[in-house]
Amino acid sequence: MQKVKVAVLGGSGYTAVELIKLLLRHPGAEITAVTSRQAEHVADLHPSLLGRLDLQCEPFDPDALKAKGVQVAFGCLPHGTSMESIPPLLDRGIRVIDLSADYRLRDATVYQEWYKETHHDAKNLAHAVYGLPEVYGDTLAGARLIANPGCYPQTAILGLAPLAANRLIELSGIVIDSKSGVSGAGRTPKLTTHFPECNESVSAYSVGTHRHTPEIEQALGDIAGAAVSVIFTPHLMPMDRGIFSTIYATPTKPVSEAELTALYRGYFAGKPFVRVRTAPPATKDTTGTNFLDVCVKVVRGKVLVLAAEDNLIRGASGVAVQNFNRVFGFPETIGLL
Ligand SMILES: NC(=O)C1=CN([C@@H]2O[C@H](COP(=O)(O)OP(=O)(O)OC[C@H]3O[C@@H](n4cnc5c(N)ncnc54)[C@H](OP(=O)(O)O)[C@@H]3O)[C@@H](O)[C@H]2O)C=CC1
Ligand SMILES: CC(=O)N[C@@H](CCC(=O)OP(=O)(O)O)C(=O)O
Repeated sequence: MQKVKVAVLGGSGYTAVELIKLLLRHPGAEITAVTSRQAEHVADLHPSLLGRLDLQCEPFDPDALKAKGVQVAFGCLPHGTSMESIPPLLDRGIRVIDLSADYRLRDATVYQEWYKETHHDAKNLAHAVYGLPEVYGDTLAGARLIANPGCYPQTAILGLAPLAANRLIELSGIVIDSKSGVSGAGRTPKLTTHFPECNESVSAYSVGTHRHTPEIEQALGDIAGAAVSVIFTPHLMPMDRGIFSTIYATPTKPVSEAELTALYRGYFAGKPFVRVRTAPPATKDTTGTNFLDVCVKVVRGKVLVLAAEDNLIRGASGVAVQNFNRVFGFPETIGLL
């Protein structure tokens, strides 16, 4: 199999190390460069890579990456930083799969409103493709810039997609109650993620203001073909990894659980990473995998969707590899099962 030369940007972070581990098992990928602000060996940044990848991190230099023959760069950088790094790569013909939020929202003014930052790269925003393969799969082959979806949004978008596509729920006032493990906040230390602050504690944050709200609404709006509004509340859980979302919606007509489960099975047929279950999933069922598990229930006239995933794999690095497979024409599951 012809190997694609890849670079990983932001080498010291959590999504970067997960991505490196997935790419090391991928027969169609060759890790050619890992960039970092730290001039360290990758195994010094991540001891779990000891004996698995013998590579010195290098500073971010688009010309050097081009000279090494890099064909695609995975951006594992914070938002804001991403949109500074990505244009020079695209200018040099290097494709990008961006794990940050910088190219997810089509409208730069919506980005500005929710991220409180000006978007500086309208040119590339215009051709970026939202990398949720189960919904936008047809647009991914050959894409130059893929905006990998957010971790929380995937549980909400995929969890509601069959209902939105068939207009079986009211499209305003959908309630999405989500919980995340602490690795969702990245490796850079912060007070809120300091062990004594978050251990043995559950807290809600960014209530009514979380930046994943417009991302969820944009994708569900595409699926439904009409405007969608959600109330999204994230919570920090005292666990390393995993996301669990409980979603409440009002059906537009009487529906049974059996009908909805059959609808979900049909919608996700041929989509290998979404597992439709009849019992509520747990985050542990998905840990270390690219699976997103979903279960739909009817309770007292409301539709409840329960969805779980691993934030670092399905929520970030795994779906990035799924997108890589789509872009380069590899089977969708390669390197991921
Ligand atoms: N964690 C998660 O569950 C998910 C994360 N994402 C997104 O993926 C991206 C990477 O996330 P994650 O790996 O968790 O983040 P981390 O904080 O763990 O890593 C980000 C890395 O980016 C590099 N970096 C470069 N410039 C800066 C800068 N100015 N400030 C801080 N770091 C910088 C650093 O690497 P170095 O020091 O080596 O240069 C840093 O380790 C983010 O955009 C995040 O929002 C998306 C979905 C899920
Ligand atoms: C627990 C925690 O802090 N989670 C992060 C998840 C964000 C993330 O991963 O960002 P993107 O998916 O948008 O890139 C947060 O709420 O900001």
